[in-house]
Amino acid sequence: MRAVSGTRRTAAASAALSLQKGFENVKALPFSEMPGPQWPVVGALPAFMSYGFSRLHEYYRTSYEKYGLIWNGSIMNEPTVILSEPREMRKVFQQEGRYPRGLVSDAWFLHHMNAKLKLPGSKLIEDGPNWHSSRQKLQKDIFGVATASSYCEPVTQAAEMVMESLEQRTRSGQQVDLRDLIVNAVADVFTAAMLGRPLGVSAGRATEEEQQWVENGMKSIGLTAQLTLQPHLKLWPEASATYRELERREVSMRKTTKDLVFETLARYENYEGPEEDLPYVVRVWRRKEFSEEDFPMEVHGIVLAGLDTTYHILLWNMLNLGRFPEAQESLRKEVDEVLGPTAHFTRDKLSEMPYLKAFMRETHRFSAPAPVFSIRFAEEDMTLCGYEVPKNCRIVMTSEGLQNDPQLVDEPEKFLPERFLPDQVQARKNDPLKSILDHKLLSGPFSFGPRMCMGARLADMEIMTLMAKFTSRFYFELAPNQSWQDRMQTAKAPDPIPTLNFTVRNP
Ligand code: HEM
Repeated sequence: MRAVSGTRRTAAASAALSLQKGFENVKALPFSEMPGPQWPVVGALPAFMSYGFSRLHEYYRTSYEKYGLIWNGSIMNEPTVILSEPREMRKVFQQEGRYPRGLVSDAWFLHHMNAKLKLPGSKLIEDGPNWHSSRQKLQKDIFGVATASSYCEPVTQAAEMVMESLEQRTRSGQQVDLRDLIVNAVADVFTAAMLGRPLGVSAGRATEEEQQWVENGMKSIGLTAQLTLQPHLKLWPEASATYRELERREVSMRKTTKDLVFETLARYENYEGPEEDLPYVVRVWRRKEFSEEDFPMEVHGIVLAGLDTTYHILLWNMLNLGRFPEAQESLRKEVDEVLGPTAHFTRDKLSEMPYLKAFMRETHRFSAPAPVFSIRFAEEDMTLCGYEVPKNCRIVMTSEGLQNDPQLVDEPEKFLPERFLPDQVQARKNDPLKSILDHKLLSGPFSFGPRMCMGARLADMEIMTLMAKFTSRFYFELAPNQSWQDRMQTAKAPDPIPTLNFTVRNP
């Protein structure tokens, strides 16, 4: 095995030096010289398998420490590099053409399933003009800041319903299951925006089929994440239990999505009020740009993209609030001051809530649920971090190692939201190394460019609304004797999910 072949720098120590100097004047070395765990034929497969999917974050973190800012993670002759340098990531996004391939276009298993079962699928997982046309039609009513803000009221009302049901359970002394609480909260605020009514899963008012739909949505996206990161399974998908489970859940879920879409359209058939009070699904349908057959499947793709992702980000934020009481108190103070006793969130308040933003940013650094925040493919031969990267090479972008590198981040093992408050960001602005932490491409989990997450602003709003309300209405802390391991299940999650004890704040 060429453990670290042709390495010019073998560890994060020299990564820091490279980060300071940049790669402008470096003569590029051939791809074959890039460090990485490359075995003949199978490439990085043995290294990947020694961690397995469940410890992918550790694989990326230790590989960053071993190989630095870029390393060769190719498996079975599919050229793949793992990149941690934000300025070099910018080069990747700059070379994107009109039709970039993104994380979802690597979804070979969905193409396989749609063809095999003769199911219509979302065009969002396609590439080229098909993807572009679908994306243009679907993003009009969700992507822009102002458009996303127009869902603030239904999201806030649904969040209020979640709080009321939690308050009732807390008062009657019921133990709160953190996973259920957060899955249900996310499903209710999401469906409030998408369908114009929260399903009511938090309050136990949803039908069994709707509950199953939420659970399938949670599981399916996790399964797709596992399959995306294991391209070798495409040789024989049916041999993989992960693929078989995905197929089963998808078939059931697509039927319910279709029913929910048409039930929503019927509910708003005679509606003549303001456009901005309509749910997302109705706004898009009224543009008359989709056929009856295609539309539910496009909505389905969005549901898949929007549930489990939001759950994981909110889960880690809640967990960090629960285990760092001082930070929880600081957030509560800000929520009280800016939003008042009802904690009624409106989008224009965001600029007045620097602590909430800093808290979420620190969660993204300290316990990022997704070790991979984007995948792109080199459109042409290019140079990254001083190595030649061939056309069509998969470029996996991660901030897992870099954001926890003690040379960039002071006391990285401590959870300190203050490090992202404007004065501290300003103070390190002229430090060529430490200011890299504030590079835009490390700032969030939504990726960038034309294929950036379409629901980023809605997701942020859902999470901020729920965090503000939870903190305003409850005190909560980690129950005694909780321990867990971080495991990639769907994204990275604590296993087992710890217990938080909630107390109503104003009994
Ligand atoms: C905190 C929660 C979320 C996270 C972390 C997240 C993250 C991401 C990421 C990393 C991508 C891939 C971008 C790429 O290819 O580079 C993506 C794509 C996408 N997301 Fe999200 N997402 C979240 C919530 C949502 C929500 C709530 C919706 C819908 C309302 C949504 C809709 C989509 C869609 C449709 C795509 C595919 C875009 C395309 O390929 O053109 N996401 N998301």
